[in-house]
Amino acid sequence: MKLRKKEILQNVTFSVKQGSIAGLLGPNGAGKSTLLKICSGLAEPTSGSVRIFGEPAGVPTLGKMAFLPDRGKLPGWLTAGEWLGFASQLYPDWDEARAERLVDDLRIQLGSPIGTLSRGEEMRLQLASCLARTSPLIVLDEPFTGVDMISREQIASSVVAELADGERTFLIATHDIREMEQLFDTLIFLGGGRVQAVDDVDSLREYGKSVESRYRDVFS
Ligand SMILES: Nc1ncnc2c1ncn2[C@@H]1O[C@H](COP(=O)(O)OP(=O)(O)OP(=O)(O)O)[C@@H](O)[C@H]1O
Repeated sequence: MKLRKKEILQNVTFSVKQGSIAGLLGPNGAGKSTLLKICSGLAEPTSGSVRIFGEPAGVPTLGKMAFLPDRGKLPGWLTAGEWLGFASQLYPDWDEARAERLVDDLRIQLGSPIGTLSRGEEMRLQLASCLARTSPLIVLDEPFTGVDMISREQIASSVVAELADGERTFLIATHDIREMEQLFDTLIFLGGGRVQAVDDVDSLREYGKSVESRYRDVFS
Protein backbone atom coordinates (compact mmCIF):
# COMPACT_ATOMS: atom_id res chain seq x y z
CA MET A 1 0.00 0.00 0.00
CA LYS A 2 1.42 3.38 -1.04
CA LEU A 3 0.13 6.74 0.21
CA ARG A 4 1.65 9.92 -1.26
CA LYS A 5 4.51 7.83 -2.69
CA LYS A 6 5.29 6.48 0.78
CA GLU A 7 5.28 2.72 1.16
CA ILE A 8 2.97 2.11 4.16
CA LEU A 9 2.34 -1.65 3.96
CA GLN A 10 4.39 -4.26 2.18
CA ASN A 11 3.81 -7.99 1.64
CA VAL A 12 1.19 -8.18 4.37
CA THR A 13 -0.30 -11.67 4.51
CA PHE A 14 -2.36 -13.17 7.32
CA SER A 15 -5.65 -14.89 7.92
CA VAL A 16 -8.07 -14.88 10.85
CA LYS A 17 -9.98 -18.04 11.70
CA GLN A 18 -13.77 -17.70 11.76
CA GLY A 19 -15.09 -17.36 15.32
CA SER A 20 -11.76 -16.24 16.77
CA ILE A 21 -10.41 -12.98 18.19
CA ALA A 22 -7.30 -11.66 16.48
CA GLY A 23 -5.24 -8.84 17.92
CA LEU A 24 -3.43 -6.53 15.54
CA LEU A 25 -0.54 -5.21 17.58
CA GLY A 26 2.32 -2.88 16.77
CA PRO A 27 3.95 0.46 17.52
CA ASN A 28 2.66 3.88 16.42
CA GLY A 29 2.82 4.29 12.66
CA ALA A 30 3.13 0.54 12.02
CA GLY A 31 0.24 0.66 9.55
CA LYS A 32 -2.52 -0.91 11.66
CA SER A 33 -5.22 1.68 10.85
CA THR A 34 -4.27 1.67 7.19
CA LEU A 35 -4.55 -2.11 7.11
CA LEU A 36 -7.96 -2.09 8.83
CA LYS A 37 -9.23 0.54 6.37
CA ILE A 38 -8.20 -1.76 3.54
CA CYS A 39 -9.87 -4.75 5.24
CA SER A 40 -13.08 -2.77 5.69
CA GLY A 41 -13.10 -1.52 2.09
CA LEU A 42 -12.53 2.17 3.02
CA ALA A 43 -9.17 2.19 1.24
CA GLU A 44 -8.00 0.31 -1.80
CA PRO A 45 -4.60 -1.38 -1.72
CA THR A 46 -2.08 -0.38 -4.40
CA SER A 47 -1.62 -4.10 -4.99
CA GLY A 48 -2.87 -7.32 -3.43
CA SER A 49 -6.30 -8.16 -2.12
CA VAL A 50 -8.35 -8.95 0.97
CA ARG A 51 -10.95 -11.69 1.18
CA ILE A 52 -13.74 -11.61 3.72
CA PHE A 53 -15.35 -15.04 4.24
CA GLY A 54 -13.89 -16.02 0.88
CA GLU A 55 -15.24 -12.99 -1.02
CA PRO A 56 -13.13 -10.06 -2.24
CA ALA A 57 -13.50 -7.11 0.20
CA GLY A 58 -15.75 -4.45 -1.25
CA VAL A 59 -19.35 -3.29 -1.34
CA PRO A 60 -20.83 -6.84 -1.14
CA THR A 61 -18.83 -7.63 2.03
CA LEU A 62 -19.65 -4.34 3.80
CA GLY A 63 -22.87 -5.82 5.20
CA LYS A 64 -20.91 -8.67 6.78
CA MET A 65 -18.78 -6.48 8.99
CA ALA A 66 -19.11 -3.81 11.62
CA PHE A 67 -16.16 -1.41 11.66
CA LEU A 68 -15.15 0.93 14.46
CA PRO A 69 -12.74 3.34 12.79
CA ASP A 70 -9.85 5.16 14.40
CA ARG A 71 -10.93 8.78 15.00
CA GLY A 72 -14.47 8.13 13.82
CA LYS A 73 -16.95 10.90 14.63
CA LEU A 74 -20.66 10.60 15.31
CA PRO A 75 -23.06 13.47 14.54
CA GLY A 76 -22.67 15.83 17.51
CA TRP A 77 -26.13 17.39 17.11
CA LEU A 78 -27.96 14.13 17.94
CA THR A 79 -28.41 12.68 21.41
CA ALA A 80 -26.94 9.23 22.02
CA GLY A 81 -30.49 7.79 21.96
CA GLU A 82 -31.34 9.54 18.68
CA TRP A 83 -28.13 8.21 17.14
CA LEU A 84 -28.91 4.64 18.22
CA GLY A 85 -32.44 5.03 16.81
CA PHE A 86 -30.95 6.23 13.52
CA ALA A 87 -28.36 3.42 13.48
CA SER A 88 -31.13 0.86 14.10
CA GLN A 89 -32.78 2.01 10.85
CA LEU A 90 -29.50 2.28 8.98
CA TYR A 91 -28.23 -1.25 9.60
CA PRO A 92 -30.44 -4.15 8.48
CA ASP A 93 -28.63 -6.47 10.90
CA TRP A 94 -29.37 -4.33 13.99
CA ASP A 95 -30.41 -6.35 17.06
CA GLU A 96 -32.51 -4.10 19.32
CA ALA A 97 -32.38 -6.41 22.37
CA ARG A 98 -28.61 -6.53 22.11
CA ALA A 99 -28.46 -2.73 21.70
CA GLU A 100 -30.47 -2.28 24.91
CA ARG A 101 -28.16 -4.63 26.79
CA LEU A 102 -25.10 -2.75 25.51
CA VAL A 103 -26.60 0.60 26.58
CA ASP A 104 -26.80 -0.81 30.12
CA ASP A 105 -23.43 -2.58 30.09
CA LEU A 106 -21.56 0.40 28.66
CA ARG A 107 -23.50 2.92 30.79
CA ILE A 108 -24.62 5.04 27.83
CA GLN A 109 -26.61 8.17 28.74
CA LEU A 110 -29.28 8.15 26.04
CA GLY A 111 -30.40 11.76 26.61
CA SER A 112 -26.93 13.33 26.28
CA PRO A 113 -26.11 15.20 23.04
CA ILE A 114 -23.16 13.48 21.37
CA GLY A 115 -21.38 16.83 21.04
CA THR A 116 -21.19 17.06 24.83
CA LEU A 117 -19.83 13.53 25.40
CA SER A 118 -16.27 12.99 26.54
CA ARG A 119 -13.93 11.04 24.25
CA GLY A 120 -14.41 7.87 26.27
CA GLU A 121 -18.20 8.26 26.40
CA GLU A 122 -18.37 8.73 22.64
CA MET A 123 -16.13 5.71 22.14
CA ARG A 124 -18.48 3.59 24.26
CA LEU A 125 -21.40 4.76 22.11
CA GLN A 126 -19.49 3.93 18.92
CA LEU A 127 -18.69 0.52 20.27
CA ALA A 128 -22.33 -0.14 21.17
CA SER A 129 -23.26 0.87 17.59
CA CYS A 130 -20.86 -1.76 16.26
CA LEU A 131 -21.67 -4.58 18.64
CA ALA A 132 -25.46 -4.14 18.33
CA ARG A 133 -25.16 -5.45 14.79
CA THR A 134 -25.23 -9.18 14.13
CA SER A 135 -22.55 -9.00 11.42
CA PRO A 136 -20.25 -12.02 11.57
CA LEU A 137 -17.06 -9.90 11.44
CA ILE A 138 -16.28 -7.06 13.85
CA VAL A 139 -13.27 -4.86 13.14
CA LEU A 140 -12.27 -2.48 15.94
CA ASP A 141 -9.53 0.12 15.59
CA GLU A 142 -8.37 1.21 19.04
CA PRO A 143 -11.63 0.63 20.95
CA PHE A 144 -10.02 1.81 24.21
CA THR A 145 -8.86 5.28 23.18
CA GLY A 146 -9.74 7.70 25.98
CA VAL A 147 -11.65 5.03 27.89
CA ASP A 148 -11.13 4.64 31.66
CA MET A 149 -9.93 1.44 33.28
CA ILE A 150 -13.31 0.15 34.51
CA SER A 151 -14.93 0.90 31.13
CA ARG A 152 -12.08 -0.93 29.40
CA GLU A 153 -12.91 -3.98 31.45
CA GLN A 154 -16.61 -3.56 30.60
CA ILE A 155 -15.76 -3.28 26.90
CA ALA A 156 -13.61 -6.39 27.11
CA SER A 157 -16.46 -8.27 28.82
CA SER A 158 -18.96 -6.99 26.21
CA VAL A 159 -16.72 -8.48 23.55
CA VAL A 160 -16.67 -11.76 25.47
CA ALA A 161 -20.48 -11.69 25.79
CA GLU A 162 -20.76 -11.22 22.04
CA LEU A 163 -18.50 -14.17 21.44
CA ALA A 164 -20.47 -16.40 23.74
CA ASP A 165 -23.54 -16.07 21.54
CA GLY A 166 -22.17 -17.32 18.27
CA GLU A 167 -19.56 -17.49 15.62
CA ARG A 168 -18.45 -13.90 15.44
CA THR A 169 -14.94 -13.08 14.35
CA PHE A 170 -13.05 -10.11 15.78
CA LEU A 171 -10.04 -8.24 14.42
CA ILE A 172 -8.93 -5.66 16.96
CA ALA A 173 -6.07 -3.17 16.73
CA THR A 174 -5.04 -2.00 20.17
CA HIS A 175 -2.17 -0.77 22.30
CA ASP A 176 -4.01 -1.92 25.43
CA ILE A 177 -2.66 -5.41 25.54
CA ARG A 178 -3.41 -6.07 29.21
CA GLU A 179 -7.20 -5.66 28.91
CA MET A 180 -7.35 -7.92 25.87
CA GLU A 181 -4.59 -10.39 26.67
CA GLN A 182 -7.02 -13.04 27.95
CA LEU A 183 -9.31 -12.67 24.93
CA PHE A 184 -6.99 -12.98 21.97
CA ASP A 185 -6.68 -16.28 20.13
CA THR A 186 -4.26 -15.03 17.49
CA LEU A 187 -1.77 -12.17 17.43
CA ILE A 188 -0.64 -10.36 14.32
CA PHE A 189 2.41 -8.23 15.02
CA LEU A 190 2.75 -5.42 12.49
CA GLY A 191 5.87 -3.28 12.45
CA GLY A 192 7.17 -0.93 9.77
CA GLY A 193 4.34 -1.91 7.45
CA ARG A 194 5.28 -5.60 7.54
CA VAL A 195 3.94 -8.59 9.42
CA GLN A 196 6.71 -9.36 11.91
CA ALA A 197 5.03 -12.43 13.41
CA VAL A 198 1.70 -14.24 13.63
CA ASP A 199 1.25 -16.24 16.83
CA ASP A 200 -1.29 -18.57 18.31
CA VAL A 201 -1.84 -17.42 21.92
CA ASP A 202 -2.30 -20.96 23.33
CA SER A 203 1.03 -21.99 21.86
CA LEU A 204 2.68 -18.90 23.37
CA ARG A 205 1.32 -19.85 26.77
CA GLU A 206 2.66 -23.40 26.38
CA TYR A 207 6.09 -21.78 26.09
CA GLY A 208 5.34 -19.73 29.23
CA LYS A 209 5.07 -16.44 27.33
CA SER A 210 2.54 -13.68 27.88
CA VAL A 211 1.27 -11.49 25.04
CA GLU A 212 3.13 -8.57 26.59
CA SER A 213 6.46 -10.38 26.79
CA ARG A 214 6.07 -11.61 23.21
CA TYR A 215 5.36 -8.01 22.10
CA ARG A 216 8.61 -6.93 23.76
CA ASP A 217 10.50 -9.78 22.05
CA VAL A 218 9.18 -8.79 18.63
CA PHE A 219 9.60 -5.03 18.85
CA SER A 220 12.48 -4.29 21.23
N1 LIG B 1 -3.16 9.65 4.01
C1 LIG B 1 -1.88 9.43 4.32
N2 LIG B 1 -0.89 9.98 3.58
C2 LIG B 1 0.41 9.72 3.86
N3 LIG B 1 0.83 8.95 4.86
C3 LIG B 1 -0.11 8.38 5.64
C4 LIG B 1 -1.50 8.59 5.41
N4 LIG B 1 -2.19 7.88 6.33
C5 LIG B 1 -1.26 7.28 7.11
N5 LIG B 1 -0.01 7.59 6.68
C6 LIG B 1 1.24 7.10 7.27
O1 LIG B 1 1.17 5.70 7.31
C7 LIG B 1 1.86 5.21 8.44
C8 LIG B 1 0.95 4.23 9.16
O2 LIG B 1 -0.17 4.95 9.70
P1 LIG B 1 -1.33 4.20 10.49
O3 LIG B 1 -2.28 5.24 10.96
O4 LIG B 1 -1.84 3.09 9.64
O5 LIG B 1 -0.50 3.59 11.72
P2 LIG B 1 -1.00 2.88 13.05
O6 LIG B 1 -0.22 1.60 13.17
O7 LIG B 1 -2.47 2.78 13.06
O8 LIG B 1 -0.49 3.92 14.14
P3 LIG B 1 -1.05 4.32 15.60
O9 LIG B 1 -0.75 3.15 16.50
O10 LIG B 1 -0.22 5.51 15.94
O11 LIG B 1 -2.51 4.62 15.48
C9 LIG B 1 2.26 6.41 9.29
O12 LIG B 1 3.63 6.66 9.08
C10 LIG B 1 1.43 7.54 8.72
O13 LIG B 1 2.13 8.76 8.77
